[in-house]
Amino acid sequence: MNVSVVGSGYVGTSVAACLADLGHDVVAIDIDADIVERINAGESPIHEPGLPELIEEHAGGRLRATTEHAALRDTDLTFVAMQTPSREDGSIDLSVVEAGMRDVGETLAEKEGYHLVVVKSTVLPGMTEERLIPVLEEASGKTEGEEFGVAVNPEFQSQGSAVDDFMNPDKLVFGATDDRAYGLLRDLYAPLVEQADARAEVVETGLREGAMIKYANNVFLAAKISTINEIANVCKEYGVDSYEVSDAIGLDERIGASFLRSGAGWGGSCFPKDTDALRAAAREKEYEPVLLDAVVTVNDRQPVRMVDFLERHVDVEGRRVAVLGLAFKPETDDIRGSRSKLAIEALEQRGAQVVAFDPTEAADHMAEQYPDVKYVESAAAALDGAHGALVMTDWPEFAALDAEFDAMADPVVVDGRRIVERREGIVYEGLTW
Ligand SMILES: NC(=O)c1ccc[n+]([C@@H]2O[C@H](COP(=O)([O-])OP(=O)(O)OC[C@H]3O[C@@H](n4cnc5c(N)ncnc54)[C@H](O)[C@@H]3O)[C@@H](O)[C@H]2O)c1
Ligand SMILES: O=c1ccn([C@@H]2O[C@H](COP(=O)(O)OP(=O)(O)O[C@H]3O[C@H](CO)[C@@H](O)[C@H](O)[C@H]3O)[C@@H](O)[C@H]2O)c(=O)[nH]1
Repeated sequence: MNVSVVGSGYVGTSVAACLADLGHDVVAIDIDADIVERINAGESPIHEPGLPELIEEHAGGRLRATTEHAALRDTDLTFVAMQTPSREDGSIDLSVVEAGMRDVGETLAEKEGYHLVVVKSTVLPGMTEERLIPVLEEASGKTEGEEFGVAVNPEFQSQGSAVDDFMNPDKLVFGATDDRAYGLLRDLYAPLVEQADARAEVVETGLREGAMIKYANNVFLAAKISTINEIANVCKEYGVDSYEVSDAIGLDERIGASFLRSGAGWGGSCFPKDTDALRAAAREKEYEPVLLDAVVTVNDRQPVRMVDFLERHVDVEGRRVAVLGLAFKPETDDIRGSRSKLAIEALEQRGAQVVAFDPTEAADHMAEQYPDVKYVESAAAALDGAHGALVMTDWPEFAALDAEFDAMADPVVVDGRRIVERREGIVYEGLTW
């Protein structure tokens, strides 16, 4: 099929490259000329395992990029994968997607034949029908359900494993109202569903349900982590190893073993934003989301607890403290919602001199927001002379650190991800164990 993807960021680029790999002809459309240039040069614009290889293989062949929205006229189906950031009050800011939809609609005005617009961006129930379809209809002068269709097809890929998650999904959610829309999505994803070891269940549902499934999925996982963090915080008070507890309760199929790693908490571009958006949406309907509020409170306390534990051993005021890991998780350079930000803020408030390291470009992104932090080129350089270290991200290279701790002025290590080996010569503080 001929497919266009409008918005070539973390999601759009991996979706475009994976669809090309599945045999479709794909054009990625972005207003950022640098992204377009990089894709056309066969390079990945983001740090994502497996993606550079796919782009290198398909760029100039089944994958191309452009800044011209007109390119979508030559395709059967357009994914919309633009950002949906949070406003100050946590509610979702739909303005970028609305503006992008206007571009799509204006282009569709001059297209002959049926076209399907598929919302990949995470949007709340009702937003597609009440805000995006009207923009498309007005800009195109056409009627939804007749000359064009609209579906939601939320994306469940995680950063760091986006390619693998896209190629081996546990479910495909098609939210639509129109038989032609379901049919096109079935055809598009057929190579995934028909592959030998496919495990994907196809869920065909309505637009509102499709949108809500995405929020429910993310918010449930965030709540699962906050629940184990709360339990694990109590475990620490009683001298109980919370990881042994997690391993055991994970054996209960009703609980499941994944997402039970307690520690510094959840960050990222999605869990914080989607949890806030659902809380704000609930309040708009005058429903108080008390559990979801607590899920966030527990999460935001974890990095501050780490600084509290450090201060049980050293007074950080005026002292150098190492922060290891700035990306919100390993295998990405994304700092959105990173727990390291809250740790840095707490340290700076208490007068510490923060020295930070991350193996990716995450440090450059962080420097724009936290210019007073000193960013260094290795974990060893961060630890050298430090009066304490906070381990914020579970990068494998931090798990391999050993003699580097001996260069600390006070070898107090507060491990937010349980990856550092306890040993003589280190004052080790687990966050929840
Ligand atoms: N990041 C993830 O892992 C992930 C996973 C699942 C779902 N989502 C959801 O997918 C959506 C996109 O997220 P992201 O992380 O890829 O965002 P992103 O900010 O990385 O990418 C968005 C891209 O859209 C482009 N863009 C903006 N306006 C445009 C326009 N008018 N025309 C063409 N391009 C335009 C931007 O230049 C940018 O490159 C969000 O709703 C997010 O919640 C993200
Ligand atoms: O047991 C765990 C598991 C994860 N985390 C943290 O949770 C955050 C999110 O991790 P993860 O879910 O792996 O990363 P994301 O790339 O943000 O992926 C989530 O958000 C995406 C965007 O919506 C969804 O598509 C994915 O399904 C969903 O897992 C990270 O800070 C992790 O360190 C924990 O603290 N403990």
